[in-house]
Amino acid sequence: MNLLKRDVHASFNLNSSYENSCFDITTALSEKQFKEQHMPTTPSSNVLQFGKSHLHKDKIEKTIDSVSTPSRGDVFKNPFKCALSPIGNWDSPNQKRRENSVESISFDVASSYKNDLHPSLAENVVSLQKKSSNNKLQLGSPLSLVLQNKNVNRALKNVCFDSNIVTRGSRNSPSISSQIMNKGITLQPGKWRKSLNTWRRTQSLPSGNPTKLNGDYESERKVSLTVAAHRKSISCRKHSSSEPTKTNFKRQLLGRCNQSHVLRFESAYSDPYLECCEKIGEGAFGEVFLYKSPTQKEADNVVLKIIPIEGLQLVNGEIQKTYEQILQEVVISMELCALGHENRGISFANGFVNIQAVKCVKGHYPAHLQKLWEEYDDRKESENDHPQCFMSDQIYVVLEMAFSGKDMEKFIFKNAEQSYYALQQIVFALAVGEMVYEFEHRDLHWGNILIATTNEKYICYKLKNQVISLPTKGVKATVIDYTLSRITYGDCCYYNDLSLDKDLFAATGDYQFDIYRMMRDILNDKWETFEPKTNVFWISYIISKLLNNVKYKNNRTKLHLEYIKKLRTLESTILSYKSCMDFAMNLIMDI
Ligand SMILES: Nc1ncnc2c1ncn2[C@@H]1O[C@H](COP(=O)(O)OP(=O)(O)OP(=O)(O)O)[C@@H](O)[C@H]1O
Repeated sequence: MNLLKRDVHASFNLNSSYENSCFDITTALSEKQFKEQHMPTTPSSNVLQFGKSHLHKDKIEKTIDSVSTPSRGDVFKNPFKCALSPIGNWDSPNQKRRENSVESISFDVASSYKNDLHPSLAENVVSLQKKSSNNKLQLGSPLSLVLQNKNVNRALKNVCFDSNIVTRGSRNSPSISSQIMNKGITLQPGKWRKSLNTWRRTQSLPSGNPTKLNGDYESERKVSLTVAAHRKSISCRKHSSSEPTKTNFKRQLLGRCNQSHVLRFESAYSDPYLECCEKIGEGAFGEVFLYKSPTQKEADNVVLKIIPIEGLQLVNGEIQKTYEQILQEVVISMELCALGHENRGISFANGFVNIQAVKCVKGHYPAHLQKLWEEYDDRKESENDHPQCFMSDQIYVVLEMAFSGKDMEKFIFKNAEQSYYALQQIVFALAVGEMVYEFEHRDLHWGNILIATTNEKYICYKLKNQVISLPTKGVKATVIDYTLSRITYGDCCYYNDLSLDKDLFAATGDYQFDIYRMMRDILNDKWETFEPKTNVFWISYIISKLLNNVKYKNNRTKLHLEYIKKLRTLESTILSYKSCMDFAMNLIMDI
């Protein structure tokens, strides 16, 4: 089936699952044949529109809860950036678009809006058809909006629209292109939380009552937000001295920060310091800035991940983390980082991000960081809320880290030999984490693995007193983002209880989303449990990314093909291992 699947046009292979495919794989159609059979010449209400193509939506209904097979990225010459979705970044050969060019977005007849025209939308509309005189979008009519390309994402995230709409994402805004399905949630691979929030923001309005959000969804969402607010992240043995109270969590956090009280933002970070920063990334929970040291030494640069906590206001569609929930991330980050110290006993590994300091601060978001946020938004279209939304009593935790390179998703490997050794680095790091802390990452998608080039020839690990010297082949891999991770530390288990996070388990669109279901099944939905097989699941996902999706500079050399073959062998055996430790022991024999 995998072989046959390679011949299915990526663009129409809406879900990577064979069983979810709406096509008869055995009679895979050419694109031309498909268009003739499935695309009407005139759009109708039953047609999902994007760009100039139309697909019948009944052709793309699908089921969930199945295991996907990752599709081969090299089948077509990347007609869509995301191999799994037709709604991704498509650069048609005949339709050259420039950044900031005018882009047309069509909505189907069932479209309806909750709000008045949002100011940011109104600002950017070049032409709007079917707009009523009171400046409200007319409900139940076909709409055609023409927006400045770069503002599409920002504008659309402020409106609620119908579940039957599919919007075409602009070049730089893949996640707005998440598909909205009746029976499942198709998310963009990688940073799922942002993609999921985009989906939530676009939840359906019932056609009979277009002024009100879908009641069922709204109440479900309220429940899930309440759950998130009370989500357990730390579970201690009965006799533990650390009684789980909010005051205690705050005290423990301040202890980790080496602070006796919460500092004012401006006293922890002066204006001249912030003026040396630039925004380099964002997650659902935090904005990420890089402080570039005036010494011009790379080692003096600092990455600042700023996470608002304890406030009542939703940020990027999420409830802010509590002291307890951020403590989970802080403890895990600091303990894993400490595994990198070579003199620390029988095990060490430095594949975990280097945490240099943690600070707890309070106040308005500094004006200069707001400016940097806006510059980033102009350049890359932020999916996050503008930080001007924070009040003067907002509390933040700032993680100060070493700069660790580019997301694997964006990194260009020299060849598969290099990616094969990067994979081994991740396996050894996870194996040491399992050994020392019963660590499971639980969200190791390719946005959470950073890759940097290095001049070091070897990288050392110590596993069960055995020193392993692994060739780097010029790259260093670092694991980040422990939001969903789990460790046992002291008398307590630090984890993230996902048992009520229904939306995540309904997601499809990439092998990544099967992994969450596979984890839930093996853990029996008991997220405190230590089950290192979850790390093996993520390694299996990474292997599939290395084979099918990452970019290679030299992909025709003998060396590349030799290592692709090795990766394929791993792909077929990886799920037989019990843990990364088990897998690492096997790899040691080959080193
Ligand atoms: N140490 C680092 N070095 C370089 N870039 C980093 C570093 N830490 C974070 N980043 C960048 O910032 C982005 C967001 O960081 P991170 O994944 O930690 O945020 P998050 O809010 O936890 O994300 P999520 O939405 O997955 O919960 C990363 O994808 C990466 O591009």
